[in-house]
Parts: sequence; structure tokens; C-alpha cells
Amino acid sequence: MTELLTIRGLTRDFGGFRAVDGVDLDVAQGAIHSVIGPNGAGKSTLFSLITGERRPTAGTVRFDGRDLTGLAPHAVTRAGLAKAFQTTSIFPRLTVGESVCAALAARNAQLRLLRSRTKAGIRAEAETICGALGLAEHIHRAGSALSHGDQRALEVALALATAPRLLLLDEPTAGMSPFETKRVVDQITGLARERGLTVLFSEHDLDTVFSISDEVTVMHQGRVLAHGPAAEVRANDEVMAVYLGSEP
Ligand SMILES: Nc1ncnc2c1ncn2[C@@H]1O[C@H](COP(=O)(O)OP(=O)(O)OP(=O)(O)O)[C@@H](O)[C@H]1O
Repeated sequence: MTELLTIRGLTRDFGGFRAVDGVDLDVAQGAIHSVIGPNGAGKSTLFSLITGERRPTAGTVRFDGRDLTGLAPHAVTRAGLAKAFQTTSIFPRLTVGESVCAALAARNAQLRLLRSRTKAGIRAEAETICGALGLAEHIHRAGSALSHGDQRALEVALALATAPRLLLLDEPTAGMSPFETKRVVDQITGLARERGLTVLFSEHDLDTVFSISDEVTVMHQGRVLAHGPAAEVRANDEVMAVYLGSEP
């Protein structure tokens, strides 16, 4: 299988504390790959090293054969990697449709596609993205008026508007009810399969992880404790001991 993202020896120190410690990670093209681990394992820090929000102390990040190590976030996005939930990225006063159109227009301007795309074309693409995330009925509502689950779906829509090849989702279901969790997870999985998107996500809910992941990487104290196909990781006693020992 072709690897889209290849991480080697990725390390990040905060003062004398090593939050991410020599992580190797391969994400295959088209895979849904999750990173799990107890609180403080280093998942969010790892993601921020991939997106360029933080610079690694050591190690490399390669994406589709290109070295992205230490690049600024906008350069990483331009390379085809988008992360949802890194900030509250929705525009509260714009409607859902306007927000997605703004994100699409920004991407087109960046790629100098503006002249080849009509406003109607952008609106049609925004409608497709909103429809895929269950937001069609909210297209004329302000982002701030949406439920928590719909706001998260909008954040995924904004990330998708950058036309990524790899979508990074940091705890996509945090704070959601079981009903909302199922809806968002089904939509993300459906989108990924339909568009051939590669997804790397961190998640606390193990039922979600094992139901949708092709591959699972388990982190503990900044290191990779285990990785492999979801069924294999689930059957790993050491992994379960870490969870039972440190998770409520
Ligand atoms: N800016 C920082 N300065 C100092 N220490 C930090 C900083 N950011 C994170 N850490 C520490 O690094 C470790 C890893 O944190 P990180 O947020 O990456 O873990 P996590 O696996 O994402 O946790 P959670 O599941 O709770 O979100 C933690 O011990 C945290 O306290």
C-alpha cells in the first residue's frame, strides 16, 4: 500500500519535558487511521507538529514524498493537508453557505483559479459539501446558531473546502451526544470512502475508533506503544492495560 504520510523520529520537547518522543507513523493512502492514547499521551502535540502549528525538536514529516518538516501551517495546507478543530474556525456571523463559499474562494485565490470559477460554480460546490455533511437545511443559518454537532460538521466542511488529500481531525466527537457522534462519524467515513480521502484522527471513544478505523496507532507517554490493523490492536493486552490503568 502507498504511504501518503511518513513520520520518522518525531520529537517535541517543552522545556525539559518530552511530549512527543521519537514517533514513527505511516498513514496509507485512502486509509482511515486513528491515533489513540490516554490523556497527555501526546496526540494533540503530534498533530500540531504535522500541521506546522509547532516545530519539532527532531524528526521528519513527509507527505506524498515531500518534506514538510517545520513548514508554516499555510504551506502545509497548500500541500494538501487540512485539519479541522485546530481553532474555532467557523465565522459566527456568516451563514453556513457563505462560510463554505468564503473558504472555497480563498482556496481558489491561493491556487489562482479565481478566473476559471464562476460564483455560481463556487455556490454549487458549497452546496455539495454542505449536503455531504448534513448541513443542507442549515445553509442560510448563521454559524453561531447551529448546534454543537452541526458546528463541528461545519468545521469539517471548511476543512474539506481546501480540497485536502489528508484530513486531520483532532477529537471529532468531543462533547457530542451519542446520536451526534454516530451521525458525524458516519458522514466522515462516507465522505472519506466516496472521495478517496485519507483521514488521520485522534479520538477518545474506543467504540468509534474500532468501528471505523483501518489502522490504529496507540500512544503512551509520548511514544508509540502499538500500531496495526484495528482488530489486532484491540486484541493487544498491553494496550488494554494502558486504558484500564489510566482511563476512567
Ligand atoms: N505548550 C506546552 N507546554 C508544556 N507542556 C505541554 C504543552 N503542550 C502540551 N504539553 C504537555 O505535553 C503532554 C502531551 O500533551 P497533549 O495535549 O499532546 O496530549 P494528548 O494526548 O493530546 O492529551 P488529551 O487526550 O488530554 O488531549 C502533556 O503532558 C501536556 O501537559
